[in-house]
Amino acid sequence: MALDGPAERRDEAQAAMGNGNGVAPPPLRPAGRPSGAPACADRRLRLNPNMEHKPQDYSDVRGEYAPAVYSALERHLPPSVLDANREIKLQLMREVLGHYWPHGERNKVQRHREYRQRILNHYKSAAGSWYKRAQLVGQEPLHKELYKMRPSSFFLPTFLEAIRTNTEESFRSIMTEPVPGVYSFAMLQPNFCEMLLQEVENFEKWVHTMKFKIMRPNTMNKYGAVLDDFGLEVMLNQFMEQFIAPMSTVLYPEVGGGTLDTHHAFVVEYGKDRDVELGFHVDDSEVTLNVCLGKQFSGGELYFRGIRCENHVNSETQHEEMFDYSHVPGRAVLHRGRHRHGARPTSSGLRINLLLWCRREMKKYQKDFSGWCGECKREKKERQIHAVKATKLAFLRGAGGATI
Ligand SMILES: O=C(O)CCC(=O)C(=O)O
Ligand SMILES: [Fe+2]
Repeated sequence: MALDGPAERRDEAQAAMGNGNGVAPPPLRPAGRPSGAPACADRRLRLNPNMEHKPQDYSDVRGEYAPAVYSALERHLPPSVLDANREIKLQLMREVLGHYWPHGERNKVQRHREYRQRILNHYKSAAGSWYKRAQLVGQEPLHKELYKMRPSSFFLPTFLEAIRTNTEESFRSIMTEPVPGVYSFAMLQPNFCEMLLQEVENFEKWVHTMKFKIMRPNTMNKYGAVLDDFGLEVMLNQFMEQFIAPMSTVLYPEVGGGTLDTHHAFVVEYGKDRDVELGFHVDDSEVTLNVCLGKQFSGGELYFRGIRCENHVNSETQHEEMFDYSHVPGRAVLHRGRHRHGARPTSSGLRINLLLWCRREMKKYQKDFSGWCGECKREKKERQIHAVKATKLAFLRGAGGATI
């Protein structure tokens, strides 16, 4: 019953901002000495972290790794470097982490970083310190209020109340769960959706005027934009940490829903002169939030086909795993990245959705998938049934033998 062809893995188009799923990092290697670092005999990382050491704050460090990675790695630095200044430690850690990437990947990340910086230098976010510097050449964001988290103007009161209460019961009270692991709930204020749509349009017009080549959100879309690229990254990180993580902590603990630390945020655009549909795929995320922003459209339903690990990504769909969802503006769908899905053709109008791929950069490579992969679970059940049958048979044979 696998009706949809092989499920593609949906990646970011231009740059993987961290280790891709399932790629085990090479072991830590000693790094070369950063210029200006104190000369010391032993420059090797400590195998065991120094838990008494309080790492510095790296929350302002943007780019290839999440700030949490630097804080964790600092505890592994050689004792002689621990008290060096922050820049020296940061430089050393960047060199260490540099060994983790294949060369091509590093170039891609570098190119993406330059691309984002070029945009940020011109398209001025209300929150940036480069705001004044760029005033003459750039374009104002249309809605500066979007660049700072303002919960009461972004979210519906029902949603905010559930998050404030912060219990599984309060989350479930505003949600439906039509198939296991897919949740739907009313989330965003209509005015926020409208403002975000206008901001994206403003950004795209500006890109067009500047004749910039825009990087699309990922490998499967020709339209849409990465929100993190034009100044919304900080706000969207708070969006994830304060408003998605509380839910994913209780709903998806087995895929690291409690330790999300990076995100990739973008909008996708479907309709005439845009993308039409989206093929069968899994996301490059632990947890995905998908919210329809508008406008008016027909079609574009999401279809779900069960959760699968890497080994079973193309295995058959069971009947009870099939589910179709019709988008409603302001309403969110929350699912695991590994929940196979696609989007049917948007047959008229224009549909724009906000996607937040939430990830765990500090991923522990999970070997036991049997807890969440639908096919692993089915195989395990089959093995158990088989074992029970074999035991019964052996018992009956034994009993039969005794009566003869
Ligand atoms: O169009 C949609 O709603 C689905 C989008 C999606 O699954 C994705 O961007 O990964
Ligand atoms: Fe997706």
